[in-house]
Amino acid sequence: MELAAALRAEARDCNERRVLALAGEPETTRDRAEDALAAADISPEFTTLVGPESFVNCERLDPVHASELLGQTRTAVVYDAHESLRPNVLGQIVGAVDGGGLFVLLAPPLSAWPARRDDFDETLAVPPFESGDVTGHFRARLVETLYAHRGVAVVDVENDTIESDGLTDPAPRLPIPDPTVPSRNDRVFPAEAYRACLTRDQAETLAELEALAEPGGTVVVEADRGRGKSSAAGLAAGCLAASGQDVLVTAPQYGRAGEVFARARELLDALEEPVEVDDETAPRRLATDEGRVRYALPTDAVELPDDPDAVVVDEAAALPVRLLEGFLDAPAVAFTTTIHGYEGAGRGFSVRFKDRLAESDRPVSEVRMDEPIRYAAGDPVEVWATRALLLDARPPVEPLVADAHPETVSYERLSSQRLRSDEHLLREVFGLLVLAHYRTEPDDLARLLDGPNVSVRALLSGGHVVSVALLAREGGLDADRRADMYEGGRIRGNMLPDVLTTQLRDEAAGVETGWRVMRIATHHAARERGLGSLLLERIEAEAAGESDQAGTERPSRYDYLGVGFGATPELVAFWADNGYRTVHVSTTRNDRSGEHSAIMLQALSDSGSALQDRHTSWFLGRVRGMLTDPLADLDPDVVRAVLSAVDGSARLDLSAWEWRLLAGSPHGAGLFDTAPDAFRTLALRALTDDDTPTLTDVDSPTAADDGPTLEPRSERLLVRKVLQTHGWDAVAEELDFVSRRECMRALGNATERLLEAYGTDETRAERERFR
Ligand SMILES: CC(=O)SCCNC(=O)CCNC(=O)[C@H](O)C(C)(C)COP(=O)(O)OP(=O)(O)OC[C@H]1O[C@@H](n2cnc3c(N)ncnc32)[C@H](O)[C@@H]1OP(=O)(O)O
Ligand SMILES: Nc1ncnc2c1ncn2[C@@H]1O[C@H](COP(=O)(O)OP(=O)(O)OP(=O)(O)O)[C@@H](O)[C@H]1O
Repeated sequence: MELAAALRAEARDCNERRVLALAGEPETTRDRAEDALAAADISPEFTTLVGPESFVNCERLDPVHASELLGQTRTAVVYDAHESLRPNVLGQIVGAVDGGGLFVLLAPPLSAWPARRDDFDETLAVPPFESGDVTGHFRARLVETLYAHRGVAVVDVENDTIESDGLTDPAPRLPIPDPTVPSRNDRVFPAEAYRACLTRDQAETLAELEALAEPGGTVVVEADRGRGKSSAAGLAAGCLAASGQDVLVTAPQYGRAGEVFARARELLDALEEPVEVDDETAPRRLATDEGRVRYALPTDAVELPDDPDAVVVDEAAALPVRLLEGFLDAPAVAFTTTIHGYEGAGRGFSVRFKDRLAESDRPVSEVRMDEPIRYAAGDPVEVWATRALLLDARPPVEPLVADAHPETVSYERLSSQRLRSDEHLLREVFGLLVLAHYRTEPDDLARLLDGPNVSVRALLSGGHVVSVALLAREGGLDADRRADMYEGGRIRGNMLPDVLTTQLRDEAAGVETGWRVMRIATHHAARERGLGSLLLERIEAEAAGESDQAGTERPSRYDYLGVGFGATPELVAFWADNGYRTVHVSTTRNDRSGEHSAIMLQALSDSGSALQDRHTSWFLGRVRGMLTDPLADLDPDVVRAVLSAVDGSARLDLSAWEWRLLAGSPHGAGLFDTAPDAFRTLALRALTDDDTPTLTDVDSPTAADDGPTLEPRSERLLVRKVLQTHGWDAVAEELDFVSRRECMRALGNATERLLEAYGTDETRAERERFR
């Protein structure tokens, strides 16, 4: 394996990495990989094999645990991709290879690879589809990149041919200057912290992070992977703790914040600060005499427990904007984020969150770290992985779509063949999805290109993508599958039938075929002009079978359209405006976004309507119980929005006595406590009634046709006090009533309005007695 030795020598000379792709039968590639590692003089101690079985005497990780390599540094990583090539795994492990090291990929013969169906393809074969329905576009693209990229060697081990030698013959590099300690007089952090920096970028970032020492300091650090941003944040946290400050660190998973704690600990040791640690191997709490560094999950951290002096939000791009906003209440805060991470975080963070930051009155300093820590800038393996996984995909630049309007755009069905053959279009589609959603990953690229249940629809303006939707076909399941699901079995890729069947106990929910809008996004430069709604309208027409050119109606292709998403008042209103109706709200919060999911349906056929109707009536029957318990803390504006988007109203089945009680209540809201159920019935009716104000605008009431018109605050009062049963004092404070008494009076007034709208003749007569 002279080639392996030559690749390694070149990699070491220029502190870059090289890829060695060995293609052939599994056993042959495994033997050759072992030879290659030996020839390249890489010790098993510094090698990790990611694959299903051991064949070299080194650390092995099963692909499902590949994320353990994030943040680690290895001289060689071998990915045995014979059983499965998972795009996420590829993205997670390439970054762990050190400068001077090799990434070794073991694959079937490359010409046959795209047509083979592997274990990952099985996951794309969502019932009722089978693995034969999955296509191989993602891998065909990957193979092309292997041949096309510098620094990637390809060897056909069966024929012993070097198809591409991967040598780049690089020019000698200039030495990179070492980081220095700023000589400013007003330097806040100790020199030891600067001496611990590995690059100039890191030292400059640390200097910006000094802003955290003062209340109001807000710093955003953006970097590609492996630039040492978590470490910079850790050094800053250590400095702050040493000076007696309380630093709260958060990240989507603790593992991601490990480097923050490692650097903070090392620094505190270097400063000879006595440190108490809760756990030596995975510390979540470092305490100095007066300061500390502690970890909390994002949804807990956002409550700012124990009033920290400063917060570090690591991997901020992997969190939703609504959650990030909450951290702006901290005295000082740093957000660090990966630009081209394996999670495809993309530039989404900047676009979505920086606008919000700009609106806040905090002065924000932004830093960008370019210099890689582990290898030289411009490393060809990073370039290859970025391209292969489309980590740098972005939507069209603003001027290209800024003029797009519903009248000027065209609706397009973007087949996977078309996306595969038009790289520009693929980049725009994927870039827009990544930008709009904090959880789009390389696996999604494969799903979009090869999943038989997945379709892409878009609005194009001058050939550029301005609005895009990712759709999944669901349901249409046979009786066995439905029974399996009903008994608790998981059927992949059928999210709506799954929830309706397993959680809502409807064995027939998987009979109908639905089209779920998995994702929808409009370019940020063209939002709020009706494009998203137009895209949904066209999708609906297509799903409903569209009449043909002769005007003959065709039967509906789908029984319903559906969506499940993290509910915010604005998004629920968007879906409701487009004809989708609430049938469920999840009882638990998403652990990353802190949001409850709403499930909304739009029936297209008779059987789709039957499905929607029964779930609507079950929802109306059970939502009261949910609101007093699992949904008791759901944001009242979300409650208002989801209730107003139900296709029907709660029943007003009150007894004559209950009506009398309600009729007496406006003058003594204390009566509420004697028979809360009667109030609940009335409130639920008002909030679900078609005639009550539509809640598209969450802040201003809209005139109603017949029903009562309530101020948003009165509706929030009905939600918080009556439906969610919060205490009077808490409700009065939350809704800004000057006193508990005024809050009670407001409930009395609201009840009076509802009685005027819904009361019987007797109720009105009873009311008159008090006038
Ligand atoms: C399954 C899912 O994908 S759910 C997640 C939906 N996607 C996202 O959140 C990605 C980021 N957001 C977007 O890309 C867009 O805001 C979309 C797709 C939600 C809406 O696209 P647009 O082209 O702006 O839609 P359109 O102009 O037809 O309707 C906008 C309406 O949605 C509502 N709306 C939805 N989200 C918001 C929001 N975050 N802020 C304000 N209004 C919003 C408004 O009520 C607006 O109403 P208006 O027409 O009275 O102004
Ligand atoms: N100042 C430092 N001292 C010691 N090690 C460092 C330092 N800075 C970075 N490293 C090492 O370099 C690697 C990358 O650093 P870090 O995890 O901080 O970067 P990152 O930009 O957050 O990377 P990733 O996106 O991979 O998580 C880690 O293995 C870390 O241990």
